[in-house]
Amino acid sequence: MAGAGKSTFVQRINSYLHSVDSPPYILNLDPAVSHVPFEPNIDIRDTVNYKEVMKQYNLGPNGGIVTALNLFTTKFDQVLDLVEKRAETVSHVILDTPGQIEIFTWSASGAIITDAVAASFPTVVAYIIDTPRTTAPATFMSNMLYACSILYKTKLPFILVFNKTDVQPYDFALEWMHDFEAFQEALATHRDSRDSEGEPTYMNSLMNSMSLVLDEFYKHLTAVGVSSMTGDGIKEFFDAVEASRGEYERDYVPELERARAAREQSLKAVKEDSMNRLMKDLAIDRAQNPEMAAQDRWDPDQEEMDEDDDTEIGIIDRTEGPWPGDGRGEYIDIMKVRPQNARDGMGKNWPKPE
Ligand SMILES: Nc1nc2c(ncn2[C@@H]2O[C@H](COP(=O)(O)OP(=O)(O)OP(=O)(O)O)[C@@H](O)[C@H]2O)c(=O)[nH]1
Repeated sequence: MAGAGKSTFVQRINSYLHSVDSPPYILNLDPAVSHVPFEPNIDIRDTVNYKEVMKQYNLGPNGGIVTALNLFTTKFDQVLDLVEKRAETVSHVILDTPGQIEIFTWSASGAIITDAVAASFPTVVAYIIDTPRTTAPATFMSNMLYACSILYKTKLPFILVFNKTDVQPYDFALEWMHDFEAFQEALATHRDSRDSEGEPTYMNSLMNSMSLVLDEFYKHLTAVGVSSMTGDGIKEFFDAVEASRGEYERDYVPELERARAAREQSLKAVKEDSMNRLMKDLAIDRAQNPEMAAQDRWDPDQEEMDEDDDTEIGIIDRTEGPWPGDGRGEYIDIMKVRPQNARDGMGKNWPKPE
């Protein structure tokens, strides 16, 4: 939720973890953010120049963020390597995502990043809610539907973080989540709930029915109230994170293993099928054209010529050493890395999007 206080929240949990002598490892995945109130260990902005991406691909702000994220995702194995190197000494890794949640949740790169992280480490999603701006039943419900879509997409342990409780306590939200009738009553009494003839509006009836569906969803998540401004509730947030670790191991890992085994099985079947068909076609081809078949031999010299000479571009761990130029990282200005004779107009390592 844009403006919900996501960056302030990350800063707050960052300082809390520092105060208990357990500094986190932070990744900023928002290429468009102009200022972050914390020092990330890995920052997407060091790797992809969002403004140049917009210019190069002729994109608007949202398209620019998605494309920058896609480019960064092609290097995400390097990011995971850096995080894994720190896994022994760091107890928490924080990923701050772009503010427009649909960009991260519903983009291919968002899913790749989430799946890659969740396959390697116990992972929990924290969904930050602007509590003062969620007191109207319709806004509350649309927020819950968003959260619900993310929960079902990621299938990860999920914490609803009601932020800004210094301005607005979150007990109304807890009540609506636990008492279905209380929410319906709030819906019925809220202004705009009835049309000019005193009948419930279409929107009101729709929300009434949907609140039944959400009742099931509430069972699968934890809610905490925090103030990123004062630090209130942050300890309770970390208690919820700890509890989610157990949930991850109990529910997510077996599901992950099952999905992985099923994927491998179906991939193996597809590979075997294609290989059988290829061998059959090849045998027919060779029988029909013995002269061509005799010339069609593996040439070791050719293989040497074809070897890939792409230079690897490194992801930067800001905390590992001075930057740039120490050999560990390189700022990628996609304008400058364009090869002299590039026909596709893009940098040497970046794939061109569809
Ligand atoms: N009173 C109060 N204000 C808060 C709290 N958390 C954040 N804010 C304020 O809310 C505003 C938005 O905070 P940000 O952290 O920039 O929000 P964001 O979600 O990162 O914003 P985007 O980058 O637009 O997505 C700022 O003015 C913060 O000072 C809080 O707990 N209490």
